[in-house]
Amino acid sequence: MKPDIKICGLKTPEAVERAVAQGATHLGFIFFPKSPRNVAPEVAAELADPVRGKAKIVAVTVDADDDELDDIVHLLKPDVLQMHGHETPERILHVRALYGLPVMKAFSVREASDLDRVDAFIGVADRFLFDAKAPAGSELPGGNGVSFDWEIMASLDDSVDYMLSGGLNKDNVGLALASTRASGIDVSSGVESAPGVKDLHMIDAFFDAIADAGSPRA
Ligand SMILES: O=C(O)c1ccccc1N[C@@H]1O[C@H](COP(=O)(O)O)[C@@H](O)[C@H]1O
Repeated sequence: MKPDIKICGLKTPEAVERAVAQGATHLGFIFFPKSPRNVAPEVAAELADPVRGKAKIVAVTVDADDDELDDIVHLLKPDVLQMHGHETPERILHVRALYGLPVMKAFSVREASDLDRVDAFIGVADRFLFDAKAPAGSELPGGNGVSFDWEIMASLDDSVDYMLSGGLNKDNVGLALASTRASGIDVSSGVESAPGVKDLHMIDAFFDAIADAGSPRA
């Protein structure tokens, strides 16, 4: 089965076009002011509009309140809300009911016990995303370009549909797909030449690596 491929932290039309041309199934826009990938909802909408329907538009938020989500949802009109903070199951149920949009809940993983929190979100979140825990001193909950031990994912309940992220790049994405049952992968720093600067050749190389690993493009 082809994995979903999410290119996250897009800020330019060129990178959006290249991701879609290469077969990205999901395009992520970051709404977190401390991130070098942060964009205003109006800017994200301009970037997303030309490719709407070709890939799912994902709004990445971190502990956003209703006012912030209202702006993002009304201006960007995302297909999916990614919640990458400390959102509770109750908060996710509230957001799903408010907007009628699927929610992908992100979890930070360093050790097996980090998966203990997942159970409370089964039947609540529409999809799960497992990312590495932020390194000490980082102000970002994601987008740090660090991986975690993927063997931990073997202990996850089989019913949980998830995307894998954290430090993926052209050199390790094949192994990531082969060694987990992730139905999708998510990359940000691994296709950047500098924080927040997507590199079109690195996007190409990432998709080439997925194809070489035996997972054809979407
Ligand atoms: O990318 C960011 O800056 C970011 C900021 C706040 C929350 C999430 C963010 N990105 C997410 O981080 C992972 C992967 O990042 P990387 O490939 O290790 O750089 C991915 O889930 C992004 O959606």
